Amino acid sequence: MNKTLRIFDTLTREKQVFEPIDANNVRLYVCGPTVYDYAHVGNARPVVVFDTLVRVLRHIYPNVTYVRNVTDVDDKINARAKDSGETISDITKRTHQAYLDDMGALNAAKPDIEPRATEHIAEMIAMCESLIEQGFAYAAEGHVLFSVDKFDDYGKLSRRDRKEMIAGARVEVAPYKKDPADFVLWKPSEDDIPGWESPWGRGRPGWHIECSAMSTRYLGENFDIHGGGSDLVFPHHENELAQSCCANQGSSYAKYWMHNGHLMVEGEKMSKSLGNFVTVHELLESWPGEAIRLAMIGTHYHQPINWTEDNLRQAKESLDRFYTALRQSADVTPEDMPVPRLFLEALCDDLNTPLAIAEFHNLVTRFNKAEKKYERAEAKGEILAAAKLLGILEADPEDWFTGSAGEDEAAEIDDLIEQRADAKKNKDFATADKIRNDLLARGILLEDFKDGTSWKRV
Ligand SMILES: Nc1ncnc2c1ncn2[C@@H]1O[C@H](COP(=O)(O)OP(=O)(O)OP(=O)(O)O)[C@@H](O)[C@H]1O
Ligand SMILES: [Zn+2]
Repeated sequence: MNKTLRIFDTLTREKQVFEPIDANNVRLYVCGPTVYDYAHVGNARPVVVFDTLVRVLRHIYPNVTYVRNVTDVDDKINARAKDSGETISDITKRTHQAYLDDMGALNAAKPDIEPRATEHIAEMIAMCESLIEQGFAYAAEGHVLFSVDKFDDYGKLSRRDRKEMIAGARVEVAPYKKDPADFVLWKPSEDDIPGWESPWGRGRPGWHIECSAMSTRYLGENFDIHGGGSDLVFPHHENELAQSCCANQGSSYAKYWMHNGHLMVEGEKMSKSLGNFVTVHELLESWPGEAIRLAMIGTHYHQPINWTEDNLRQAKESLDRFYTALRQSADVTPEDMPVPRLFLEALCDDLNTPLAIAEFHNLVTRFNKAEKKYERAEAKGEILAAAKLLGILEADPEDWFTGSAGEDEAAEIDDLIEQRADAKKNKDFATADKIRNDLLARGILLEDFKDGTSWKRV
């Protein structure tokens, strides 16, 4: 079967055939969260997109190393600690755990390595020193700055010209900068905020150097894919690329760059600073994580998503359909099946999840039409193999429909189902209908299958 993966590469602005540097160890780095608060659904988009990519990569290649950093030194964290009185380490530990819990609820697995910035300060200092030694950076007033003039390719990832880059840097030109476009690698820390001893005095790293230092540490000077949201292309990834290519001479850093489009609310990017966000944590109170995930991958990762409740409702309905099929096939042991061809081809074509989901619906239709036991077993096997790549159908089908019921309620409903079955047997259809309608009035729908009756909330 054709398992060629194609991905849209931001650097060349073209769809490329993915050819790993080492097919025995595919290496991927994705920029992770700054941990001081709950993640919003926009922040979850790169997590879900790259989790899906990793699932596809793991399907094709024997070994994948997925690194996602944790930014636990940042002025937003310092500000939060000052406002709330909670210690920095408590804030970062608590919010990082909440992040993992929330993303886990979206079936996004923990990456293989999650390096924390504060545990890699030595590597960052070493990279700054190397950049200074080679003439790509300079120290001034306790700062270390990268000299963008020294790197001819600066701007090649974001395709910006100098004027745009200066405007994009959005900073008052500090007196210690030789050139307004130069960016900070290291900065001094006042006594009351976190800082580390360095050749330039007590200070802390800039954000960009963090990812250059940690990706090199865990993935080497060259690795396969660097990912993140499209807002990171400039300046963050442009600067990472410059730092890494200059510090590690001869390296071209990431071979492919992948960026997800933004999740939008009424035409604007969902973001903390705009305040137009809803946290994953809040959403999970009303929606299953899989519905959030499916709603997200229902749009191709490159496109913006207009986030609406309607999207979520549709995703939930699709999942109800998928879980109904599984529920009705509790008696069928799935065959071990390969991932269906058309479904896999969709995912291999630059992660075309909307097409893959359409194919998935076709698999479920095929299953629903199958009559012979072996056909059903095969179709069920295909559904499960495909679901694994999308990261859905990880719940127990019974729990999916009835999970929110306590034991007492579940027992009561089972009892009523039995009474109804008895009534039907005795041709007492009035009683049977009354039981059904009373339950329906409580939002509980009975469904009769060949081998019995199940219920679900509606
Ligand atoms: N609306 C969004 N849609 C898709 N990805 C997003 C969105 N907002 C942030 N991201 C991604 O989430 C990750 C973390 O971003 P970051 O910590 O800068 O959050 P943020 O909400 O954008 O912050 P702010 O709102 O203050 O700009 C990055 O990979 C970023 O690209
Ligand atoms: Zn980064």
